[in-house]
Amino acid sequence: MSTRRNSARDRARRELGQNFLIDRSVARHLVDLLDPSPLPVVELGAGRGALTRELVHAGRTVTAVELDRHWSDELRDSCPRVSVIRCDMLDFRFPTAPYAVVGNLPFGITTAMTRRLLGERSWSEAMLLVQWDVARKRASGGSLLNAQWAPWYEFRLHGRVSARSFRPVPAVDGGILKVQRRPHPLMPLGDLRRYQRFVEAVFTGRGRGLAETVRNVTGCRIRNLPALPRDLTAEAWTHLYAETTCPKTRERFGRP
Ligand SMILES: C[S@@+](CC[C@H](N)C(=O)[O-])C[C@H]1O[C@@H](n2cnc3c(N)ncnc32)[C@H](O)[C@@H]1O
Repeated sequence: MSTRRNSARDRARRELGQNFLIDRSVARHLVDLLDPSPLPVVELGAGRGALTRELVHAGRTVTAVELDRHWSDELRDSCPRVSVIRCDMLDFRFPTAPYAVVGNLPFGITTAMTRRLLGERSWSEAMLLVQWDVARKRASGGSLLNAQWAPWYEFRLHGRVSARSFRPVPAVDGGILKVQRRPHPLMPLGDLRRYQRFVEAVFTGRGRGLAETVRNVTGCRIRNLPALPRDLTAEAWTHLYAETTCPKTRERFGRP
């Protein structure tokens, strides 16, 4: 390969977060964690196909999304049964029929892609390989993003993946995060936007402790609240939303 092509590859590697999985047992484990089902899989950022091949091996029908032409072309050649779509995963038009999602996400767009995914309606579960800290934070449930989606999704951590399982070796370990759509959501989807504005207002509102913040934001006095928004479980957020129906809340959040 010429020096110029080498440096173009190096640039793609950096800019597209190309830390390829080289440990086959991790790829197999991640695919095994999917619920046994015949659902097709959308793979985000397929790269050299480490996960793609395990998915095909497990009998799944795979649509592989990959932005880098070099790797999308390679994958088309090496996995003819896979439908390879060369595009930015942030712009990918997800199927309307049910499917599952798998992805070793590029570090730079993990949060943007997670946000995008959570807004999609037709997938049942997503197995994501992300930075260890991100996986841990999502699974512990204490962030604004989690709280905004907790009535509709469950987030679970399924182990740590050593940085040595990737090439080039990244600065930090990875973590396997499973996001599952709740079969029985804690809140109707019609409340999504109002609820999310409410959660953001509570997370960013002023007050010494959660009870005071809730009073400032909603005008309602709620008893027995924990100290901080991050201490609320999905069920507790749902109750809090249901309980705060004072006139100020109705006005501010357009509550019926
Ligand atoms: C961490 S690598 C994972 C590759 C492969 N799935 C694996 O596990 O070895 C991330 C992959 O996402 C691709 N990628 C980066 N940004 C992308 C984007 N915006 N849209 C689609 N693919 C992207 C990269 O080219 C790279 O192949």
